[in-house]
Amino acid sequence: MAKILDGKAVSQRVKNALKDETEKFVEKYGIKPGLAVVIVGDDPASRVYVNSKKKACAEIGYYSEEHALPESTTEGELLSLVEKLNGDEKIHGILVQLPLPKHINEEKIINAINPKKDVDAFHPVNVGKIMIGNFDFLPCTPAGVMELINEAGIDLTGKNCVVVGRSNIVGKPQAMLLLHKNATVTICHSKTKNIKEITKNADVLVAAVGRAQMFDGDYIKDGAVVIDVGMNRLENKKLVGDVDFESAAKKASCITPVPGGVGPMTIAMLMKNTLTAAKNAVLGK
Ligand SMILES: Nc1nc(=O)c2c([nH]1)NC[C@@H]1CN(c3ccc(C(=O)N[C@@H](CCC(=O)O)C(=O)O)cc3)C=[N+]21
Repeated sequence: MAKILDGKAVSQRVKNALKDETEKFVEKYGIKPGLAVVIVGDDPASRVYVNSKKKACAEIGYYSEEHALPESTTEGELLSLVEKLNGDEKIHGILVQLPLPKHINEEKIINAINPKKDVDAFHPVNVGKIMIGNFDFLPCTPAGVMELINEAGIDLTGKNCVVVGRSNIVGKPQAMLLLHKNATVTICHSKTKNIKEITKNADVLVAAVGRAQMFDGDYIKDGAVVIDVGMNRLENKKLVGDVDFESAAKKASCITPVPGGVGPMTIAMLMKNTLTAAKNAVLGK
């Protein structure tokens, strides 16, 4: 039976360490790291994530602000808020919860965030820095995955890593982070032929497609590390990943559960980026 990579436990350790560091930061500089979370509309799932971000800020000792705007907010209004937060000294990190309503151009909003406050690492400047390998922030979900792999004591050098999914938020940056650790990386997506033949050779599989329980044991190599980034709500309200946990766990050496795997790590990495942003701000970096 596979070892479970417990994202809840690892994220708690990360947050505890950040709490200690934050105490020292506050003592030294007399200010708290500050995060602004912006949410437009009232998607219940988004609501849940925003609440966990606020809770994590309180737990670690950050200042946090929530800006909950109505669905009818215009692009111009949202841009004005971003500009205001860019210029606000109390705020070191800005997170605009995605997805945004259809009438707002997401790219425009992301481009308006000061890259130094872009704790999601979605701004093109930060995306470019990640590709070069010289970065301030890592994107939260891929960074959380790397932290779990690291925690499991896995050396990625020369390993066959397969990322399924090519989103700008997860798949593409994930592949880059694995590459930085000297893995041989394959990216699969909806147009890939014979996905199963490819994943069956993966020493490490990262599933990020958004299809409930697609990857059963038949997709998994014996002894593989299986990381499930999926978050799918079934009709019975149960939250499941992209991996069929039961059957995949029979083949894997290590596997992340959903919930309690990558999700909590995403939030811990957001908190890490917020402290980094605050440190850079006080150092004038
Ligand atoms: N600008 C932006 N940045 C994001 O980082 C961002 C975003 N927009 N939009 C939505 C997604 C999703 N996301 C999650 C964070 C934590 C959990 C999490 O903690 N999940 C719990 C379960 C939560 C539940 O029960 O619903 C777990 O997996 O154990 C999940 C999903 C961040 N996102």
